[in-house]
Amino acid sequence: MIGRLNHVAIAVPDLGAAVATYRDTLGAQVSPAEDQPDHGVTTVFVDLPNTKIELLHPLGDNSPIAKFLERNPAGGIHHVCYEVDDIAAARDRMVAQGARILGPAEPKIGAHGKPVLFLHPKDMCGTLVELEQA
Ligand SMILES: CC[C@H](C(=O)O)C(=O)SCCNC(=O)CCNC(=O)[C@H](O)C(C)(C)COP(=O)(O)OP(=O)(O)OC[C@H]1O[C@@H](n2cnc3c(N)ncnc32)[C@H](O)[C@@H]1OP(=O)(O)O
Ligand SMILES: [Co+2]
Repeated sequence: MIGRLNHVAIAVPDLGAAVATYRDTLGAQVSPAEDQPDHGVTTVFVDLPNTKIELLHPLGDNSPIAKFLERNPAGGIHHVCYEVDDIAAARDRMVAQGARILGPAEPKIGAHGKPVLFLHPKDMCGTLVELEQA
């Protein structure tokens, strides 16, 4: 059912500092910052040969990652994103197995212009899981 690891997301308190770390200290290719108002975050993608790192910063007043950063003031790994061939079929199968979808059951369009959904961390080994339609 799940396929490639599309990205690992890191929530950061200072996006500029995180970009400098990945670009200058780690020598990686980083994308320009993009506001994602529909998701309450600003994203920067770090392109790696085999996957991506998504740097996340809160956007707006009720960002879904605000409390995470309160709990982890230096930042931290926030979620993993797996690709699925058919996100509706994957959703239905996982819900039938007891996984909870966060937010509306209808997928939203994510940072790559593809439908995405999130599964509750408590059902996923304590890890917030994002599904993205391949
Ligand atoms: C532009 C889209 C982009 C893309 O890639 O396409 C994105 O990835 S957008 C990313 C931002 N959006 C989301 O994360 C949406 C889904 N997330 C949520 O709905 C919330 O973050 C939620 C519900 C997972 C947690 O919200 P919050 O922290 O405000 O709720 P609680 O404090 O009640 O937490 C409940 C419970 O879950 C634990 N928790 C919270 N966040 C995480 C996490 N990232 N990983 C693992 N566990 C997490 C938290 O500690 C609480 O556990 P408890 O034992 O009750 O303390
Ligand atoms: Co993501």
